[in-house]
Amino acid sequence: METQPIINIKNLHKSFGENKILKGINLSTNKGESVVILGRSGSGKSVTIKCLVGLAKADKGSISIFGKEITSLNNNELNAIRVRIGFMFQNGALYDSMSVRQNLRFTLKHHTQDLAESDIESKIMEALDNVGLKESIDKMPSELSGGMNKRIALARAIIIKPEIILYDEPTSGLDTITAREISELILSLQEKYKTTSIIITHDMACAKMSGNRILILKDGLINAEGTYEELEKSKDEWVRSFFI
Ligand SMILES: Nc1ncnc2c1ncn2[C@@H]1O[C@H](COP(=O)(O)OP(=O)(O)OP(=O)(O)O)[C@@H](O)[C@H]1O
Repeated sequence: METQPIINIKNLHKSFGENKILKGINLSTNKGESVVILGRSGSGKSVTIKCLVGLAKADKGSISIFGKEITSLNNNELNAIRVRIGFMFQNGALYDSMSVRQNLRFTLKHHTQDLAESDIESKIMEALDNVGLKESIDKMPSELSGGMNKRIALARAIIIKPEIILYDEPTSGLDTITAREISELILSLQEKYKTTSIIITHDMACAKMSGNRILILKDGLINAEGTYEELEKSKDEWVRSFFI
Protein backbone atom coordinates (compact mmCIF):
# COMPACT_ATOMS: atom_id res chain seq x y z
CA MET A 1 0.00 0.00 0.00
CA GLU A 2 1.35 3.40 -0.93
CA THR A 3 1.73 5.71 2.04
CA GLN A 4 0.67 9.32 1.86
CA PRO A 5 3.43 11.91 2.30
CA ILE A 6 3.30 13.77 5.62
CA ILE A 7 4.38 16.97 3.87
CA ASN A 8 3.74 17.55 0.20
CA ILE A 9 4.69 20.88 -1.42
CA LYS A 10 3.92 21.33 -5.10
CA ASN A 11 4.97 24.20 -7.35
CA LEU A 12 5.39 26.66 -4.48
CA HIS A 13 5.96 30.27 -5.53
CA LYS A 14 6.74 33.15 -3.21
CA SER A 15 7.86 36.71 -3.96
CA PHE A 16 8.44 39.75 -1.80
CA GLY A 17 7.61 42.67 -4.07
CA GLU A 18 9.66 42.23 -7.24
CA ASN A 19 11.97 39.80 -5.48
CA LYS A 20 11.03 36.28 -6.66
CA ILE A 21 12.35 33.93 -3.97
CA LEU A 22 10.61 30.60 -4.66
CA LYS A 23 9.78 29.77 -8.28
CA GLY A 24 8.20 26.33 -8.14
CA ILE A 25 9.43 24.29 -5.19
CA ASN A 26 8.42 20.62 -4.97
CA LEU A 27 9.13 18.79 -1.74
CA SER A 28 7.62 15.68 -0.29
CA THR A 29 8.48 13.81 2.91
CA ASN A 30 7.28 10.46 4.15
CA LYS A 31 6.58 9.53 7.74
CA GLY A 32 9.74 9.25 9.80
CA GLU A 33 11.87 10.73 7.06
CA SER A 34 14.41 13.44 7.70
CA VAL A 35 15.00 15.85 4.82
CA VAL A 36 17.79 18.41 4.81
CA ILE A 37 17.51 21.62 2.77
CA LEU A 38 20.80 23.15 1.69
CA GLY A 39 21.31 26.35 -0.25
CA ARG A 40 23.34 29.54 -0.29
CA SER A 41 22.41 32.28 2.11
CA GLY A 42 19.25 34.04 0.92
CA SER A 43 18.20 31.18 -1.37
CA GLY A 44 14.83 30.88 0.36
CA LYS A 45 15.24 27.98 2.78
CA SER A 46 13.59 29.77 5.70
CA VAL A 47 10.89 31.23 3.45
CA THR A 48 10.02 27.67 2.36
CA ILE A 49 9.54 26.62 5.99
CA LYS A 50 7.58 29.77 6.78
CA CYS A 51 5.20 29.06 3.90
CA LEU A 52 4.89 25.50 5.13
CA VAL A 53 3.51 26.57 8.51
CA GLY A 54 1.53 29.52 7.19
CA LEU A 55 3.84 32.19 8.65
CA ALA A 56 4.32 33.44 5.09
CA LYS A 57 1.55 33.20 2.54
CA ALA A 58 2.30 31.26 -0.64
CA ASP A 59 1.61 33.18 -3.86
CA LYS A 60 0.95 30.04 -5.84
CA GLY A 61 1.17 26.27 -5.43
CA SER A 62 -0.09 23.66 -3.06
CA ILE A 63 1.09 22.74 0.44
CA SER A 64 -0.40 19.71 2.08
CA ILE A 65 0.39 18.59 5.63
CA PHE A 66 -1.08 15.36 7.04
CA GLY A 67 -3.08 15.20 3.81
CA LYS A 68 -4.69 18.63 4.35
CA GLU A 69 -4.23 21.55 1.97
CA ILE A 70 -3.07 24.37 4.26
CA THR A 71 -2.95 27.30 1.84
CA SER A 72 -6.70 27.80 2.15
CA LEU A 73 -7.04 27.30 5.93
CA ASN A 74 -8.02 30.06 8.36
CA ASN A 75 -5.97 30.77 11.49
CA ASN A 76 -7.89 28.40 13.76
CA GLU A 77 -7.59 25.57 11.27
CA LEU A 78 -3.88 26.33 10.81
CA ASN A 79 -3.35 26.24 14.56
CA ALA A 80 -4.85 22.76 14.69
CA ILE A 81 -2.07 21.69 12.32
CA ARG A 82 0.66 23.72 14.03
CA VAL A 83 0.12 22.00 17.40
CA ARG A 84 1.30 18.80 15.74
CA ILE A 85 4.56 20.45 14.68
CA GLY A 86 7.66 21.17 16.77
CA PHE A 87 9.97 24.04 15.91
CA MET A 88 13.62 24.63 16.58
CA PHE A 89 14.24 27.96 14.92
CA GLN A 90 17.47 29.92 14.58
CA ASN A 91 16.17 32.83 16.61
CA GLY A 92 13.69 30.83 18.63
CA ALA A 93 15.56 31.54 21.83
CA LEU A 94 14.20 30.60 25.23
CA TYR A 95 12.43 33.25 27.26
CA ASP A 96 15.23 34.94 29.24
CA SER A 97 13.10 35.77 32.24
CA MET A 98 11.95 32.16 32.70
CA SER A 99 13.87 29.19 34.07
CA VAL A 100 14.27 26.05 31.96
CA ARG A 101 11.34 24.48 33.83
CA GLN A 102 9.15 27.53 33.21
CA ASN A 103 10.11 27.67 29.53
CA LEU A 104 9.10 24.05 29.01
CA ARG A 105 5.98 24.42 31.14
CA PHE A 106 4.96 27.46 29.10
CA THR A 107 5.20 25.48 25.85
CA LEU A 108 3.22 22.57 27.31
CA LYS A 109 0.48 24.75 28.79
CA HIS A 110 0.18 26.68 25.56
CA HIS A 111 -0.11 23.42 23.67
CA THR A 112 -2.39 21.41 25.96
CA GLN A 113 -4.68 23.27 28.35
CA ASP A 114 -5.94 20.52 30.63
CA LEU A 115 -2.79 18.77 31.79
CA ALA A 116 -2.53 17.74 35.44
CA GLU A 117 0.43 19.20 37.38
CA SER A 118 1.98 15.74 37.79
CA ASP A 119 1.77 15.14 34.03
CA ILE A 120 3.41 18.50 33.31
CA GLU A 121 6.28 17.73 35.65
CA SER A 122 6.85 14.23 34.24
CA LYS A 123 6.76 15.49 30.65
CA ILE A 124 9.29 18.21 31.50
CA MET A 125 11.58 15.63 33.12
CA GLU A 126 11.21 13.23 30.18
CA ALA A 127 12.07 15.99 27.68
CA LEU A 128 15.10 17.08 29.69
CA ASP A 129 16.21 13.49 30.12
CA ASN A 130 16.05 13.07 26.33
CA VAL A 131 18.57 15.88 25.88
CA GLY A 132 20.68 14.92 28.90
CA LEU A 133 19.96 18.06 30.92
CA LYS A 134 17.72 17.03 33.81
CA GLU A 135 20.01 18.76 36.27
CA SER A 136 19.54 22.13 34.53
CA ILE A 137 15.82 22.31 35.23
CA ASP A 138 16.05 25.31 37.54
CA LYS A 139 18.71 27.21 35.61
CA MET A 140 18.02 30.46 33.82
CA PRO A 141 18.85 30.61 30.08
CA SER A 142 21.67 33.09 30.82
CA GLU A 143 23.36 30.41 32.93
CA LEU A 144 23.45 27.92 30.03
CA SER A 145 26.14 27.56 27.37
CA GLY A 146 25.22 27.90 23.67
CA GLY A 147 25.12 24.11 23.31
CA MET A 148 22.94 23.70 26.41
CA ASN A 149 20.59 26.39 25.11
CA LYS A 150 20.20 24.44 21.87
CA ARG A 151 19.53 21.24 23.83
CA ILE A 152 16.80 22.96 25.81
CA ALA A 153 15.37 24.37 22.58
CA LEU A 154 15.33 20.79 21.32
CA ALA A 155 13.64 19.60 24.51
CA ARG A 156 11.04 22.32 23.98
CA ALA A 157 10.47 21.16 20.41
CA ILE A 158 9.94 17.52 21.38
CA ILE A 159 8.01 17.99 24.61
CA ILE A 160 4.72 18.16 22.71
CA LYS A 161 5.58 14.86 20.93
CA PRO A 162 5.21 16.45 17.51
CA GLU A 163 4.69 14.39 14.38
CA ILE A 164 6.84 16.86 12.44
CA ILE A 165 9.86 18.87 13.62
CA LEU A 166 11.21 21.79 11.62
CA TYR A 167 14.80 22.78 12.35
CA ASP A 168 16.29 26.05 11.11
CA GLU A 169 20.07 26.00 11.65
CA PRO A 170 20.02 23.77 14.75
CA THR A 171 23.80 23.80 15.12
CA SER A 172 24.60 27.40 14.19
CA GLY A 173 27.02 29.23 16.46
CA LEU A 174 28.37 26.04 18.05
CA ASP A 175 31.87 24.59 17.96
CA THR A 176 32.35 21.45 15.87
CA ILE A 177 32.14 19.00 18.76
CA THR A 178 29.07 20.55 20.35
CA ALA A 179 27.44 20.81 16.92
CA ARG A 180 28.05 17.09 16.45
CA GLU A 181 26.44 16.35 19.81
CA ILE A 182 23.34 18.28 18.74
CA SER A 183 23.23 16.44 15.38
CA GLU A 184 23.53 13.11 17.21
CA LEU A 185 20.73 14.14 19.49
CA ILE A 186 18.53 15.10 16.54
CA LEU A 187 19.20 11.70 14.98
CA SER A 188 18.53 9.76 18.18
CA LEU A 189 15.26 11.60 18.86
CA GLN A 190 14.27 11.07 15.25
CA GLU A 191 14.79 7.35 15.64
CA LYS A 192 13.08 7.22 19.01
CA TYR A 193 9.92 9.12 18.08
CA LYS A 194 9.82 8.44 14.30
CA THR A 195 9.24 12.12 13.68
CA THR A 196 9.21 13.54 10.19
CA SER A 197 11.81 16.30 9.99
CA ILE A 198 12.91 19.12 7.77
CA ILE A 199 16.32 20.47 8.66
CA ILE A 200 17.78 23.67 7.23
CA THR A 201 21.49 23.79 7.78
CA HIS A 202 24.84 25.02 6.48
CA ASP A 203 26.55 22.42 8.65
CA MET A 204 27.47 19.52 6.36
CA ALA A 205 28.32 17.22 9.25
CA CYS A 206 24.79 17.81 10.56
CA ALA A 207 23.35 17.20 7.06
CA LYS A 208 25.28 13.95 6.78
CA MET A 209 24.37 12.67 10.19
CA SER A 210 20.74 13.68 10.50
CA GLY A 211 19.38 13.73 6.95
CA ASN A 212 18.05 10.71 5.03
CA ARG A 213 17.80 12.87 1.93
CA ILE A 214 19.20 16.24 0.91
CA LEU A 215 17.63 18.89 -1.33
CA ILE A 216 19.64 21.83 -2.65
CA LEU A 217 17.87 25.08 -3.39
CA LYS A 218 19.13 27.34 -6.17
CA ASP A 219 17.49 30.20 -8.05
CA GLY A 220 14.14 29.48 -6.44
CA LEU A 221 14.05 25.80 -7.39
CA ILE A 222 15.23 22.46 -6.02
CA ASN A 223 18.37 22.09 -8.09
CA ALA A 224 19.58 18.74 -6.78
CA GLU A 225 18.24 15.93 -4.63
CA GLY A 226 19.74 12.76 -3.25
CA THR A 227 21.51 11.17 -0.32
CA TYR A 228 24.64 12.78 1.07
CA GLU A 229 26.76 10.13 -0.62
CA GLU A 230 25.05 10.61 -3.98
CA LEU A 231 25.30 14.39 -4.01
CA GLU A 232 28.88 14.36 -2.78
CA LYS A 233 29.75 12.54 -6.02
CA SER A 234 27.52 14.68 -8.23
CA LYS A 235 28.76 15.53 -11.72
CA ASP A 236 27.66 19.10 -11.08
CA GLU A 237 30.57 21.10 -9.69
CA TRP A 238 28.24 23.58 -7.98
CA VAL A 239 26.50 20.74 -6.11
CA ARG A 240 29.84 19.23 -5.11
CA SER A 241 31.00 22.61 -3.81
CA PHE A 242 28.71 22.15 -0.78
CA PHE A 243 30.59 19.00 0.18
CA ILE A 244 34.12 20.40 0.24
N1 LIG B 1 9.36 39.17 5.18
C1 LIG B 1 10.20 39.39 4.16
N2 LIG B 1 10.11 40.51 3.43
C2 LIG B 1 10.92 40.74 2.38
N3 LIG B 1 11.91 39.91 1.99
C3 LIG B 1 12.05 38.78 2.71
C4 LIG B 1 11.22 38.46 3.82
N4 LIG B 1 11.61 37.26 4.32
C5 LIG B 1 12.64 36.85 3.56
N5 LIG B 1 12.91 37.74 2.59
C6 LIG B 1 13.94 37.61 1.56
O1 LIG B 1 13.85 36.34 0.99
C7 LIG B 1 15.15 35.85 0.66
C8 LIG B 1 15.34 34.46 1.21
O2 LIG B 1 15.38 34.54 2.64
P1 LIG B 1 15.55 33.25 3.55
O3 LIG B 1 15.55 33.75 4.96
O4 LIG B 1 14.56 32.23 3.18
O5 LIG B 1 17.01 32.76 3.14
P2 LIG B 1 17.79 31.50 3.65
O6 LIG B 1 18.04 30.62 2.47
O7 LIG B 1 17.08 30.88 4.80
O8 LIG B 1 19.16 32.20 4.11
P3 LIG B 1 20.16 31.93 5.33
O9 LIG B 1 20.91 30.68 4.98
O10 LIG B 1 21.05 33.12 5.31
O11 LIG B 1 19.35 31.81 6.59
C9 LIG B 1 16.15 36.89 1.16
O12 LIG B 1 16.54 37.70 0.09
C10 LIG B 1 15.35 37.68 2.16
O13 LIG B 1 15.80 39.00 2.23
